[in-house]
Amino acid sequence: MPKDSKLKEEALLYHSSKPEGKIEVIPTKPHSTQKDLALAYSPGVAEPCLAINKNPIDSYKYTGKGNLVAVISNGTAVLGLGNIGPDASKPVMEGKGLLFKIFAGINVFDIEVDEKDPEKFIQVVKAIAPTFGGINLEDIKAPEAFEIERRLKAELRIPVMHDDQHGTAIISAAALLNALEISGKKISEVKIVVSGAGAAAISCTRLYKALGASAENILMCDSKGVIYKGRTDLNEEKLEFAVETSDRTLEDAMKGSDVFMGLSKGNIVSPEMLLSMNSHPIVFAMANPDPEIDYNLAIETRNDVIMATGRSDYPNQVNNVLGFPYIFRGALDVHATDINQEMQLAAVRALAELAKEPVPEDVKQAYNIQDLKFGKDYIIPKPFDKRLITKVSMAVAKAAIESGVSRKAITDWKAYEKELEERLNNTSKNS
Ligand SMILES: NC(=O)C1=CN([C@@H]2O[C@H](COP(=O)(O)OP(=O)(O)OC[C@H]3O[C@@H](n4cnc5c(N)ncnc54)[C@H](OP(=O)(O)O)[C@@H]3O)[C@@H](O)[C@H]2O)C=CC1
Ligand SMILES: CC(=O)C(=O)O
Ligand SMILES: [Mg+2]
Repeated sequence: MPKDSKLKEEALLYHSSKPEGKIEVIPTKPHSTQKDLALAYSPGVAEPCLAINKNPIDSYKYTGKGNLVAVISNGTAVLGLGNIGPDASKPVMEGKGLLFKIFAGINVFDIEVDEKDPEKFIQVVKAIAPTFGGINLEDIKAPEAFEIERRLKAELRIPVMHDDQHGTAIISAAALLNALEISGKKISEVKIVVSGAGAAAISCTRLYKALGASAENILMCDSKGVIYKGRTDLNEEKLEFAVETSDRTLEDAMKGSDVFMGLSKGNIVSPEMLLSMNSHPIVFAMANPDPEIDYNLAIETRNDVIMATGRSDYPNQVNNVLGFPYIFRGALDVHATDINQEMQLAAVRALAELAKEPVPEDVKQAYNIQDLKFGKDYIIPKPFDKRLITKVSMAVAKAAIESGVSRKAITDWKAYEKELEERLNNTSKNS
């Protein structure tokens, strides 16, 4: 049986083994005696209700709200599978829940909403927001995703982040900075081709520009080809990236480029297109589950490529799993009202720097790799690196405090670091 068919079969078995799915709810307080029930439920439960009624911020003290994130989708852009609907999106949302928990000790309710209309979707999320300490929007297609996130950020006082936009932007930017360093190229000079002009691609490209990429060196393509000045079918976000060019296809755009950022669809880049790029090309084929070009095909086609995909089964996994658990951890711990650009840039720097530090033995063991160090095949930390929680979450919490969006101070950073380590240890013990 081919490797991929075997994996597909195993994935169905993994999900259907008892208990079905990937997450469950576990009580956190004693519940085995009459006294316990009198505290947990009626009559005792009335006391925290009344306290919160008097002082709403006490919901962080008496309930699990402060460590509970909603992963919410309407199923309109599920991975690279497209608009497969809310029911079919649930395995991904449960998966995000699993990752939030194992990597950052954050509880998740996954919520799949049968609503495509942006205004109605916004009203649904606003109505359920009191339950949560934060909202992670997931797999909602562009352009609706932009307005949905903008409105929810403006109208709610808890951190809201569309993971496909900003999680992806943070991780890919950190990996890009490191790949550029390895290839000896400057971000302000490289020619960048972005395949995709959706939620992930637009937001990632905005961040690359904030980090120094030059607008005239960027060519973005959607399903119809290059986004050029004069195209009449462009929405507001795509128009932001329209340039004067005679290139019309992805194939045209890739000629002589230094960087390819794939946030579109699997298997749309051919070996010939890869060969038309400049020396030491950087290729992040991030579409899931199938990258824009297969990892093995790319490295067989040219050995100077710095190659990354969104998948766990190849080197250089550029995937937002490296971001959302730690970004929300830092934001929740200071009761942040937002996840702003300062917090995002702090996460980029922390991730990029961590990749340059020696890799711990347990990470090497988890991936069965003896020799793992900063270089072409290791441009970004591995998801099983236990230092991510301290490095990234602390950087994010600090940036939240310094940029004025926190509502809770951290004064003893050493104690906070220890608390983060303990959270991770407790989560692994329970796994
Ligand atoms: N590795 C990672 O961490 C992440 C990867 N992704 C991946 O990025 C992809 C896009 O996700 P997202 O932005 O949320 O989805 P959206 O639906 O918002 O955007 C999809 C974009 O892909 C474009 N597209 C479709 N087919 C092609 C094609 N043949 N050539 C060029 N562009 C094409 C669409 O073009 P048009 O506008 O014309 O419809 C659209 O602009 C998915 O594959 C997803 O798995 C997303 C987030 C994180
Ligand atoms: C990784 C992810 O969020 C996606 O592919 O949509
Ligand atoms: Mg996603």
